[in-house]
Amino acid sequence: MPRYLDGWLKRVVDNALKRPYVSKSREKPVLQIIPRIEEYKKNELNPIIAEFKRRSPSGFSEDRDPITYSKQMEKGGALALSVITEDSVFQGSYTFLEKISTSVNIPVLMKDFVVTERQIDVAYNLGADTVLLITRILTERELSSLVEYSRSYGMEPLVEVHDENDLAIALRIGAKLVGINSRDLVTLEVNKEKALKLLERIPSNVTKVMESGIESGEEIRYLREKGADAFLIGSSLMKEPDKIKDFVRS
Ligand SMILES: O=P(O)(O)OC[C@@H](O)[C@@H](O)c1c[nH]c2ccccc12
Repeated sequence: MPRYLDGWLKRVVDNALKRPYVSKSREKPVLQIIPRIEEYKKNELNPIIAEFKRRSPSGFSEDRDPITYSKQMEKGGALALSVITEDSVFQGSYTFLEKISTSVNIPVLMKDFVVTERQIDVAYNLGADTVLLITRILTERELSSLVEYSRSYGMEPLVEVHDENDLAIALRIGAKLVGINSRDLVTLEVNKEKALKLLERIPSNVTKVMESGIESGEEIRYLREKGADAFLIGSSLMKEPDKIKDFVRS
């Protein structure tokens, strides 16, 4: 059972525990995100993970065709795509994941509130190359075992942290790809200073992804100087997909 939760997080996690299994046989290899990030950095390109998201509890709303958007991100130089599949609050779906993973040749991350191995099976079956694991909603043992389970598919999960406590857990269980979410999942507020402090505390052998509220090339450059390796951007790209080119090359 996940950590004690209440409010919207509890509803989302209760929903996640009931998500159905999707049986389908995967027809492509698992693409690796970390080596790809290193390659981008060598070529002086910003590793951007572009997110397909239609709704969020903070009030965001934008409808776009998933395939057109994903192809535009790939063409614009995105390192990977993140696809929200949570269907109660974020109005995502497994269908989006399946459609997107068959239309692009870059890695695809399934973004959901993963609390069961079954959800990871579904991610793999539908063509995802990795999954997000949110430290805030899991116990340390659950997180550790879901990381191992993802790795059994060759997928290195993105382990999301929000505060010092989450970070200590993520490092203890040996996460290699850590996402620092500047948005608090309970209050929904973005706190970039807090995120920056966390960034500075992560050892250099861990790949660091900055998440939420990123809106400009200037900010990306700044975070890069502070040690960020990659950037996960949803809202600002869903609103203005053309920005991908500047984000990758700023
Ligand atoms: O749209 P933004 O502010 O660029 O944020 C993207 C991403 O960080 C955000 O969607 C997110 C980060 N962690 C999550 C966990 C669940 C759902 C959503 C998220």
